[in-house]
Amino acid sequence: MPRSEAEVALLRAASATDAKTVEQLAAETDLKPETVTRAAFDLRDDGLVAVEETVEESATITDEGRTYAEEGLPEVRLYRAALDAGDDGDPVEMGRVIGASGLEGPEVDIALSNFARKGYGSIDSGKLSADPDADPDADPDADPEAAALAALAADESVADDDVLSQLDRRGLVEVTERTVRSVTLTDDGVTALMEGVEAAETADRLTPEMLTSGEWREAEFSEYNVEADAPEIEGGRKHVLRGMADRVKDVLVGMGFREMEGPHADADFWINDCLFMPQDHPARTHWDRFALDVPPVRELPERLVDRVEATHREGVGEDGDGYHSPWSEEFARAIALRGHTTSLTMRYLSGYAGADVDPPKRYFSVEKAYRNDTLDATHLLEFFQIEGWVMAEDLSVRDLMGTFEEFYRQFGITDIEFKPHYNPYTEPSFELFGRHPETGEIIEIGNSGIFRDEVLDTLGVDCDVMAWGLALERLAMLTTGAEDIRDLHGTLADLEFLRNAEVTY
Ligand SMILES: N[C@@H](Cc1ccccc1)C(=O)O
Repeated sequence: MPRSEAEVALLRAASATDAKTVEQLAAETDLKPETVTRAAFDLRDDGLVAVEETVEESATITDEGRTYAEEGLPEVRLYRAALDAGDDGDPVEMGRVIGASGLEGPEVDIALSNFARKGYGSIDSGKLSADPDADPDADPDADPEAAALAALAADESVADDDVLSQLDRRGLVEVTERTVRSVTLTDDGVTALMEGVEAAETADRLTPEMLTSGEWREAEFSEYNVEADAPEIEGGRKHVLRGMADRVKDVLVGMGFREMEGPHADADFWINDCLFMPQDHPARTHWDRFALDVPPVRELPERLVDRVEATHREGVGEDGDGYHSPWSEEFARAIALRGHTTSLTMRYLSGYAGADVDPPKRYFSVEKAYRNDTLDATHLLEFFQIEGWVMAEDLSVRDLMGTFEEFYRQFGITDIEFKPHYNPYTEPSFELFGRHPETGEIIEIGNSGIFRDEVLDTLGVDCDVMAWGLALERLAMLTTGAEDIRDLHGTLADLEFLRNAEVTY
């Protein structure tokens, strides 16, 4: 029977007496390992070779492991310091030994626990004694973990599985498993070789060239082998945050909301003034705000600008009170990147966006907002805000809480917490919190409230409006278990995480 070229090459390279690994055979035949594997499986199915599989563990040293390979394991350093300080085994004050060892921060705990585990001595009422004779297996001068780290640091392999798994547990090495396949010729294989095997050229794919030339008519195609190792292909995929945003939009549309849209760079008028945010509010200073060096906005609804100014100066209603501080139209017209998407809510509620706003109405957006925050595990300079509002007669805090409960339940989150809060534009206001599934920490996930008369009367809305801004990234942290927002996007994004994370709901 004609065999593929790879199979013939493999039969010739394989031996009946020495098992050869797929990698060795690939090198000898100049074929790719996956081609050799596939050929080996096909030959095995016809009884011409035997394929033996073993799982091989290989270890690579981590950064922490490398540090210890250079500076010594913390427990060994502690032991030496104790020996020096205590005249070969006398108990010494723990603080003194630690000081002399030069160990710092978390290394101290690491040293103490491993010192005890390895029986390098004892710790008793604040004193530490190095006792190399206590345990016959304890020998800091020939510590097997230190020896293994040194070998790995020098790119040598380590055979002792127990030591490797201990180092793995300590996070000093990373152990990965892979399947090693070795091939030997069977008796039938030897016979076939002696009788002479014939190579038929088989095609492993149909190409446009084969189609145009008509060559496909004669071609012999290799069979599929679903067991063959194939190279890993990492295709493009939707980013977790995009997946999350799409899902949020679906959920909100399902809850009867319509989507708002509007500019990322906007007049401070829409971003802040309409919201009764005093012009000297800290969020409006150059510390927090990304001002743009562009000419101010010319088009603003004149009557609304006048009403907003009046509200800032005098407040609204009989007992109303304003800020009694300067209000500058020039500042209101200055353009900045929006620090929240509540600018869209203002455009819509005022009627300026052109949408019909007779109650009842529900609107949302899932759009970017920009803040000059300090980057950390829960803050980025830009983030997606899930903005939303409901306009109806007689809304209460129960409606607000119920809406959030319903919304978050769609993502499997049933334990949100509320904390009273202050916003210049809502009363009452609530911050929302959720529990991180991995760390158990309570993290802030949003801000909300019922708009004050200073906002609604000024905009000309004469019923209740409850509204919120929720952080999409925080929601993604809760649903994917990501612990650092910087893993999700930005220059430090964790590609491995992005490749594998799933948007679950
Ligand atoms: N703008 C608020 C969220 C919010 C919107 C609407 C009403 C109340 C709160 C924020 O960014 O935190």
